[in-house]
Amino acid sequence: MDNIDELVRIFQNVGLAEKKAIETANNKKIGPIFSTAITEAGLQEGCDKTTGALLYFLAGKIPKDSKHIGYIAKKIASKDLASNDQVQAAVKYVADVDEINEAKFNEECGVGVVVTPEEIQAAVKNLLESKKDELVEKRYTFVGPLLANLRQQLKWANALMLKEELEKGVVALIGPKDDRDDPKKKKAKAKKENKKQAPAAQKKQAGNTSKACQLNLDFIFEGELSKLHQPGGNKQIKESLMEEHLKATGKKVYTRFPPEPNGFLHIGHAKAINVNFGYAQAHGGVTYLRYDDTNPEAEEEKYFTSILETVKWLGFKPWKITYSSDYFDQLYELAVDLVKRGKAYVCHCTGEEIKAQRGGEDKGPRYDCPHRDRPIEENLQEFQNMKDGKYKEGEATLRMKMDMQNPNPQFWDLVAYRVMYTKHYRTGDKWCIYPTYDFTHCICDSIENITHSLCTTEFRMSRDSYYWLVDALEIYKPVQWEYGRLSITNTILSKRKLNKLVSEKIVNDWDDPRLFTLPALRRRGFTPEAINAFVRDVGVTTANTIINVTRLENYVRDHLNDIAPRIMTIMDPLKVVITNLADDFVQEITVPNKPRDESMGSHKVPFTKTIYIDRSDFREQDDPNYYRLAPNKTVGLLYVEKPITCTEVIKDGEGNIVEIRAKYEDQGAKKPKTFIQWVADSPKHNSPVEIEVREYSNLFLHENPMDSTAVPGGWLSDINPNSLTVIPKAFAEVGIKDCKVEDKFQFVRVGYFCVDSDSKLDGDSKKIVVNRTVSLKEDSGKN
Ligand SMILES: Nc1ncnc2c1ncn2[C@@H]1O[C@H](COP(=O)(O)OP(=O)(O)OP(=O)(O)O)[C@@H](O)[C@H]1O
Ligand SMILES: NC(=O)CC[C@H](N)C(=O)O
Repeated sequence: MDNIDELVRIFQNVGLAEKKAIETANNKKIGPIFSTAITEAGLQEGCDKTTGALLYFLAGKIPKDSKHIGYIAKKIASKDLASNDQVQAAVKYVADVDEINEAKFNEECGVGVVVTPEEIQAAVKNLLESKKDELVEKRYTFVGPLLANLRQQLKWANALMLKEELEKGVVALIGPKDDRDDPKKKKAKAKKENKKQAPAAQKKQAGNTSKACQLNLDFIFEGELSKLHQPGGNKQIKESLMEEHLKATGKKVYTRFPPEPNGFLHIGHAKAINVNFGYAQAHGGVTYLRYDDTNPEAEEEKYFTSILETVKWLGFKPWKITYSSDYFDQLYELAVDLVKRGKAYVCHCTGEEIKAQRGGEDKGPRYDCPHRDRPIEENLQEFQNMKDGKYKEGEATLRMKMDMQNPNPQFWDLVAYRVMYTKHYRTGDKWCIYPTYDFTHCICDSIENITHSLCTTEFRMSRDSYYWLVDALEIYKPVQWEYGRLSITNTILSKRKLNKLVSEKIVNDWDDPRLFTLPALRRRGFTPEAINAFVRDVGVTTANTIINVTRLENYVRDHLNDIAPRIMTIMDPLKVVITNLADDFVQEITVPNKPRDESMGSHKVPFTKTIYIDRSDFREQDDPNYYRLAPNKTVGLLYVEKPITCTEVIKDGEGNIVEIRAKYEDQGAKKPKTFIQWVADSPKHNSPVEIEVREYSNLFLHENPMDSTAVPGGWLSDINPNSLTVIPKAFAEVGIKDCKVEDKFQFVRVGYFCVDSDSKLDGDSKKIVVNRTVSLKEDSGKN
């Protein structure tokens, strides 16, 4: 007890508040280290708060059995180490050495390096000058990357001073923060403006400047992702490895996006792409696109092509495009090296036997493979035999001598090479042995000098084997960090399952718009901006996230609201003859491409005696709350000067309404309560344009088709039989006639649509097919 009281007293002397001092004195981990540090620094009777805080920081960072605690504590007391960054560097330095070399220590920790306020000012000025345009465009979202850049340039500068100077410069250039810099306010404003929009687009509208889906890199500077190491901060088995690495990279961040070319990319990959490219971009680094092509059985050319096209479509440009297979020779040499080091052996167990050796909770204890202790020479010969085709598939594998005692199920004697007589898309028949993911991935990362190997959490358990292998080979060791997979409700994303949907013809192909592959979303009309903004806003944490599909739809709806020209279409046509107009009456009507935004322009449509309206906009039984067309009722036609009033309903022999007769209220009538869309029936003016409309709903009935409680029959039993509705003959106004594939429109009062690649847009037998991207959230024109 006395001892604790004494510790509390000392801790308070160096600046800890009483509560914190008591807490620390009782903390078995930090308490003793903190006490040692204070004693070694000779500061039991007190010091200034900054020194105390640095000692406390040291206590939280250094292992308790380090013999260098005193050395660093003294350096803190003498003010040689004056910032957390310096203490952190010191902890890192001493972790790697037995004896401290003072000169080297000082160099590594920036001892004596004084960064003057003038130097800081100059660096900020230069940076702002060179990045001015980007800053003006991205505003305050760009401050994070700028600060990261400065901190890399002036590693030992006072961080606070750096930040303050930068902020001063930013305000001088772009002014203080305003609504544009507050995402919540920006969204709220956009919402308010949408609400204000009149039910019919008839009203005069002011300019709309809101831009949905503006991208920023904030997500990189939030949460765990913001805490990853800086280049040079990852410990190596040999110091020279880091020196070579930094020389090769120029201290830049290197990341990679490594898809297996066994299918099309999906929305989950959009997250991976944004994380990897975004992380590098935010830190001034570069990103590889690396095809992870070690499984020739599943790989096809169309996948390679589609992956690159998709990455580019999303707006990312790989620094270099590589293939794991580029390194097959090197990988093989390293495998031989591993055997020579006594760390790999050739095994002849069957797959089943190998699995059994791993053991596991319900599978019994782990046990060694009988081939584990073969002599090195024999292993070398056998590996050569594998390579020379002397074994059939399944008869031999090369296994790494990892750890048969470790409880980690992904860290044991993993297979490095297997025999496979499959022609490789790139290397042809050259190899009959192929390296596994566990052998390949970390080595390729190492060869490419990747600083941050970012992947999803199912690889968390593979970290041990990743680090083991590069250390065993004494090659540069990147850092692996994992984030949660992204999933979307009412769909599945795994490429293997997508493949099944395609091969069983449940969907038409990988780009069937009901899927959430990126080519499918593209075809359906989703924009890269909306997809990128969505995955960034979802954020990057270690938790797997299942996001409701409606959230993704809201992003695309917002974006299309900004960019899609409006045209009028009729899904279920009902003919209206306006009896008081002449047979040859025609008036050119101007339709704004986007109400309230003149910059989007307008187009012209003919208004004639016969028009079509949507059957759903007419009701024979009127009621006082109904404002569209009904017998003797008046309704406005969008963009037409005067409204029409229904005067007669014509039916066929079976009582179906086939035509409406109406009167054009050119002599002035009461103002209509609502306006409906219409399309002229005038072959002379090429109106209407016939279109095929495809509407989609969820492909799976349940939110999580993989949930065996909700879906006991398995995910394939959960297919929604009504996921596709085709309207073979809808009518559009002439504004659509020159469309191209992928053009996007808002069909006024209906939804957002995109021209599909099944359309035939040239030649005589022209056919326009459109996909409904999303419906309009609110059918604000109705009622
Ligand atoms: N749903 C997802 N969310 C986030 N990242 C993902 C998702 N799926 C794959 N990734 C990441 O994308 C990168 C490329 O993955 P790869 O194409 O090899 O996918 P995969 O894991 O085999 O995908 P799938 O299981 O869907 O077939 C990897 O780093 C992987 O971790
Ligand atoms: N580490 C990773 O990113 C894994 C990528 C690898 N292509 C896979 O199998 O998913």
